[in-house]
Amino acid sequence: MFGDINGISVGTSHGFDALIVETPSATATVSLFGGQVLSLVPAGGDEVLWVSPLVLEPPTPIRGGTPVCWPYFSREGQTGEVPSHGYARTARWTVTGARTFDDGDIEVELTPERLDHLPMRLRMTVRVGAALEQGLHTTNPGTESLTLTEALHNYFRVSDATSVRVEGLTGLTYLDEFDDGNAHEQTGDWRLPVDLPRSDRLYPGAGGHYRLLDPGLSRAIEIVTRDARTAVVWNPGEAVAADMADVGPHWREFVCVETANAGPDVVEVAGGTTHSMWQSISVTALS
Ligand SMILES: O=P(O)(O)OC[C@H]1O[C@H](O)[C@H](O)[C@@H](O)[C@@H]1O
Repeated sequence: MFGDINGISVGTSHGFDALIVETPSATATVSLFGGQVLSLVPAGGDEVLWVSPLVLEPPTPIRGGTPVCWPYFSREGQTGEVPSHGYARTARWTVTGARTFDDGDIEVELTPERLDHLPMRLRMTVRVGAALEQGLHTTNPGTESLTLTEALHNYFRVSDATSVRVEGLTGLTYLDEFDDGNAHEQTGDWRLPVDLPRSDRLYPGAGGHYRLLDPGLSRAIEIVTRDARTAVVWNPGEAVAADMADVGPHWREFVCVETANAGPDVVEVAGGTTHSMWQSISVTALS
């Protein structure tokens, strides 16, 4: 189906079966387990995403890349024993479409295996070009409205989580999971706290334009979102990471800046409609 498009192939990425998409502007890989982007390398540049070197076997979700949290974030709105962040990140995905653009970009479409116990359907588009553009498209095929929370849980590779900052959050109120979900105001750019370096902050009503500035790698990662009302910035810090088999001593190597609708930002998807959440990721050099 996509065999006639130059630039798309099937291979492996971090040991997982993956779709490899190469364009003049960038190369990206998408794991068929979990449907997450595992690698993004702009032409002439370095890897943007972090994936744990401590790979656990499926069905444990992959720790890294851009995990797809769907149809709920964390265990929000759920009752009983349910997996953290929903079912999409442990599903098998297949490629359901591909197309090229005049500028050389390639877009692929992937769909998770049928999750028949869920009332909604999911599709994801990934366009590889000067920016990586990702869309999560949720369709409600029924007649009644349904609610949804979701995230693209981006793990960005950084020189050292304690020396980077995130612009675009200043002045927002965040809910701090490391403080029982209490509300605080973000003063200045996001940085890991010096006294206890860890962060699990959910910013409702966020503006949808963030920059992760990393002087150590001389680069800024720019994240622009649409129809994603929430930002989440997560790094577990040393003590929590020590109890996570796939993070451990590697906690300084990434910061998650997540594109989400979560917490109070619940999405209502009317019957017979599709809701799409988008993000674009691009990199610029810092002089
Ligand atoms: O360990 P996971 O289920 O992948 O979740 C990893 C993290 O995801 C989000 O950032 C949540 O806000 C955190 O509370 C959670 O710890």
